[in-house]
Amino acid sequence: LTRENLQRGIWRELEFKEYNFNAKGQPLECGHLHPLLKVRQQLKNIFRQMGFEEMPTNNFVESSFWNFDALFQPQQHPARDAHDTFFLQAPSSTKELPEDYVERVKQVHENGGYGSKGYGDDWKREEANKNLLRTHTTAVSSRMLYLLARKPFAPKKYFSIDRVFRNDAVDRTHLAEFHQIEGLICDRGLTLGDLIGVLYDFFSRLGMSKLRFKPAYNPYTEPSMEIFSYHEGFKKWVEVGNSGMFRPEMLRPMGLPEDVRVIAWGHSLERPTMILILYGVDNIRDLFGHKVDL
Ligand SMILES: COC[C@@H]1[C@H](c2ccc(C#Cc3ccccc3)cc2)[C@@H]2CN(C(=O)Nc3ccc(OC4CC4)cc3)C[C@@H](O)[C@@H](O)CN12
Repeated sequence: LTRENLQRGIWRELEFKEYNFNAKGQPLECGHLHPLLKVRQQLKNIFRQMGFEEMPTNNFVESSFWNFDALFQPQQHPARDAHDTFFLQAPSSTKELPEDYVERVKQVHENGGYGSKGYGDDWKREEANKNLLRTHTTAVSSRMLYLLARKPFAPKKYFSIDRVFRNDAVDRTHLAEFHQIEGLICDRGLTLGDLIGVLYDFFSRLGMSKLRFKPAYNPYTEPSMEIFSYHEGFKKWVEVGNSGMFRPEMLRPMGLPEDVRVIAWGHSLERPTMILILYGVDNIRDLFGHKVDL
């Protein structure tokens, strides 16, 4: 069947086999889950085995209110600057916020309360209205805890794994976005010991049973701890995440009962993926770029 013969219409004399519509397609002999999605599935399984429910993270756009103010993060905090945060031009501001709750957040920022002195700054509503690309999935945690506070109290374990956006300088090891993992437990009378215990349980399921904790600072947790794990492969301690207890200035304005505590921790997906699966990839762009052969 040459091109010339075909053009001359020789195919009219040929006999073609009947189409067999029941034929199976050719088996695909290759195909890989993207490494990040593979590790994401592993982490989801671990959280589910530990009784955690997944939070709805299907909104990359968030208001500064839920991303910062509800977390008692001061409006002058450098992380809220356009150097670190992607603000939206359109729609530049959010319309609907729960007004009574916003009022309590304004109060706790300006005058404190619940034993706190507050920041004594004049808190601006237009600042809280600014839309942005969420800088952490802790914004989703604040939304979920607020919803929890509006029902008769029941303990909850939540987790989130999704993309977050930072206006960082992009280089070999930093992208403007990464996947954040966050776990939280909300219950009466939880202590730092419970947080340490759940971190041992969680990280041991990732093969990291030797942990160390270092005091740290987050605007929305007190106390806070950086988490380190001894990596047998590298024969050294690696930072594997951050954690803490959400502050009363965050939880009480939501309306959670006074004896309710929330312990939480977070880490990224890219770092464990680089270490767990690819064990040597040193350029994060290999994960987001072309397919990587496992
Ligand atoms: C802007 O960068 C932040 C990101 C990211 C991170 C850090 C903190 C949180 C958090 C939090 C938090 C704290 C309190 C309450 C709620 C959430 C989330 C992500 C990782 C957190 N880190 C990180 O993931 N490291 C890591 C995690 C797992 C791991 O597993 C391997 C199998 C052995 C290895 C390494 C630590 C560093 O990579 C750090 O340099 C980079 N961090």
